[in-house]
Amino acid sequence: MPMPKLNDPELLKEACLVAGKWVPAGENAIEVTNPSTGEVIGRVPKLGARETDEAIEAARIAQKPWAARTAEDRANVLMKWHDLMMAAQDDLGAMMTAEQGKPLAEAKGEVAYGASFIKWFAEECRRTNGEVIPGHQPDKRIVVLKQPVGVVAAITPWNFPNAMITRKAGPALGAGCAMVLKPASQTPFSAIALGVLAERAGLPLELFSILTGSASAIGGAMTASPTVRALTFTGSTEVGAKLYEQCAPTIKKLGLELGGNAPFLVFDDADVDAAVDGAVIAKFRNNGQTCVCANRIYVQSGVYNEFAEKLAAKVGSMKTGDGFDEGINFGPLIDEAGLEKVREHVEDAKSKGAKVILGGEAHEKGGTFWQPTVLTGVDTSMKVATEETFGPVAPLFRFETEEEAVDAANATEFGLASYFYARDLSRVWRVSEALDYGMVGINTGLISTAVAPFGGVKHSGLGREGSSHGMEEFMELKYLCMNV
Ligand SMILES: NC(=O)C1=CN([C@@H]2O[C@H](COP(=O)(O)OP(=O)(O)OC[C@H]3O[C@@H](n4cnc5c(N)ncnc54)[C@H](OP(=O)(O)O)[C@@H]3O)[C@@H](O)[C@H]2O)C=CC1
Ligand SMILES: O=C(O)CCCC(=O)O
Repeated sequence: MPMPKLNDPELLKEACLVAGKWVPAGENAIEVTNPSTGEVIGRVPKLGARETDEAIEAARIAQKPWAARTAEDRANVLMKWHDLMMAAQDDLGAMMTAEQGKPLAEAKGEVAYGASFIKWFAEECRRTNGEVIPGHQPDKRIVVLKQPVGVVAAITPWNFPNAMITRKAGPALGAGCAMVLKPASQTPFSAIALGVLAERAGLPLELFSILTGSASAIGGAMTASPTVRALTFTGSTEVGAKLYEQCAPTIKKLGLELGGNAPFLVFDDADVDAAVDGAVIAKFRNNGQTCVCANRIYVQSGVYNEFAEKLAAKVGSMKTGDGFDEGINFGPLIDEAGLEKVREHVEDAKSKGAKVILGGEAHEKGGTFWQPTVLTGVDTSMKVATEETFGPVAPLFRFETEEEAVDAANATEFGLASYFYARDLSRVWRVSEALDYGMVGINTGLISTAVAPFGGVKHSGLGREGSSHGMEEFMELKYLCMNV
């Protein structure tokens, strides 16, 4: 189905915001397609290093007066931005479904989730209090200030085209920084619409540039610039590692939200029905294309068969299709490469003895649609055990003991989200403490919220987003030592 007519057509803008000016898509533009239909929904500019440098310079100049405004003043602009986002929720959701493919209800849910970061940081930025520390000598007084880092560069992915931007822009702008953003080439319209609304909210335009185009040229200019004092990135570990390296010569502050390989453990003492519900959301949210999606599901022997049957029945009753159609639960995968990765993982598991109890094939709708899949009899020799599938495939591993399950869960270089279902209180504490992950969902499959620190350990990244900690990523401490 094509995108419905927008209430506010100006939100779908085929232009980028560079150094305070809207730059339209010219001859040399990027076509944005709907992954469900292949239809071209619009074009955005193909910009590079020169425009990025211009945006950084404008951001440098705009940042100082922005930081000098009162926190309440900045908060008011952010709150207006939040309100405009929520007022445009239907349009922003429709644009997201058109360019990303997720079902409309889920897309609108992401808009609300994205807006919640702006609201949260509008509130938080008024409380970036410093400290007064008792002096180390009788004539010394020690004061600690928190100040914005300055110009921030942000690079964001296609899977959450709104929320991954607001989770970075809210705290950065709230702290008094300027931001230069490069959204994913596959989902730029959601980002550009945020720029349109930011302008209407009264955000000084030079403060927030949005550039589409060559990732390596824009990323190269961002990382090389000595003016950019922090880089915040969400995406693959491979690109994150490259950016980390590129930032080394200019010693930038770094926030990296990278790949995951989340384990989901179901113990014998779990409420199995609740665990099935949790697995559906943890595994199949955004059709499995979320870095916190359960990638490996470990189920204890005593409840393995029951869990497998109930999960397959539940997922089997859900619908795959175009995100604009009524009652759709799962959309297409983002592109052909995403589909091929899913196919490769399923074929590999099948060839090594896994049993398909649901799906297991490309969906009859064609394109990049894949049938939601549940596999049993999965073992560690299979690709699904070590690689992030990023698709609707639930591989079920069987385990006997708690120790075995925790060891298996931790046997990965990743450490973003993890989940487990159990009722024994001692086990709940033991397992929570033993999992080498930045986040643990206990008897829940959904952990994302603006109020909690989101982030990973090991190859899953650096830093935290959301919560009061998310603000710290964009601030520096300055210590004043006063001789009185
Ligand atoms: N942690 C997470 O949330 C995500 C994880 N992934 C994982 O990564 C896999 C690949 O997805 P993919 O979209 O390719 O992720 P990428 O890491 O390639 O893309 C994320 C962002 O980084 C940009 N980018 C890519 N290369 C560079 C570069 N050299 N310098 C600067 N920026 C760059 C992309 O731009 P452009 O779009 O223009 O290429 C996009 O804006 C997925 O299958 C999944 O496993 C993917 C997305 C999100
Ligand atoms: O990095 C991602 O894949 C997006 C995380 C979505 C969330 O906040 O739950």
